[in-house]
Amino acid sequence: MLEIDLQYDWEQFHAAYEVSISPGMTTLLGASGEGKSTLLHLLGGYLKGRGSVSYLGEDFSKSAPFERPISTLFQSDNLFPQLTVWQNVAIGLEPSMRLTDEQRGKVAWALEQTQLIAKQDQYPQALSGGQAQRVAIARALVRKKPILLLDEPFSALDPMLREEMLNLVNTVTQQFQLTTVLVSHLPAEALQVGGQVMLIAGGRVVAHEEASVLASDLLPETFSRYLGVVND
Ligand SMILES: Nc1ncnc2c1ncn2[C@@H]1O[C@H](COP(=O)(O)OP(=O)(O)OP(=O)(O)O)[C@@H](O)[C@H]1O
Repeated sequence: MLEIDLQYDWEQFHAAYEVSISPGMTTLLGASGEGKSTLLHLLGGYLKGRGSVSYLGEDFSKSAPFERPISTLFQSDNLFPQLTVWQNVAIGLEPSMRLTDEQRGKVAWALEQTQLIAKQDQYPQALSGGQAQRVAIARALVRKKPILLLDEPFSALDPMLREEMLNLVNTVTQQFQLTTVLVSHLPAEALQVGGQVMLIAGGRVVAHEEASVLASDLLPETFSRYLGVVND
């Protein structure tokens, strides 16, 4: 369980998140400027907040980003342009990229999982947006961190590719029992990946439900207001 009790004060925005997130997929929905990225940056350690955050009972609120049990995928700029696909994955295991045979095996495995073997000697410039994000997923896989944070990493991709990427994330989440938190502004994405859905408003978690409620007639009022639906 990922237990969050974190606060952060921007000049004109005061966020306070209190929630427990179970393993599997959780989609964070919320209108623009309501505090989704602030939460992800607090979790990743890129913003220094107050409070506590723990995974399996171990508090990591004082740890540096690289020491946290977390891999983060951003919207873009996840890759080093001067490194090949293979190197971009290998650096997730070992900053020097001098790998043992066993580590090389892990890189090959991650490239296979993400169907990138044929691209391993290419540089990021030669990749499509979807391929580049798959490299970032492969790197997250070799790092074997139990929490995966996704800050709208597929929003620039066309709908079919986005669906493909979400299925890949879903598969690796189930396969490796990850706790995956996906920021999205599309309720349909929450329905596609399943698991849980959380609504963020005014820097708070205002609803936390099974994702399937989004398709049900008994939509909680908080969600129906967000979705602009009248719930009779
Ligand atoms: N660099 C900043 N300086 C000052 N205030 C900020 C800064 N970044 C965010 N904020 C404040 O925090 C609020 C929440 O921002 P955040 O980026 O977390 O929202 P979001 O839900 O991720 O939005 P979006 O969907 O547009 O990315 C903003 O409305 C703004 O008031």
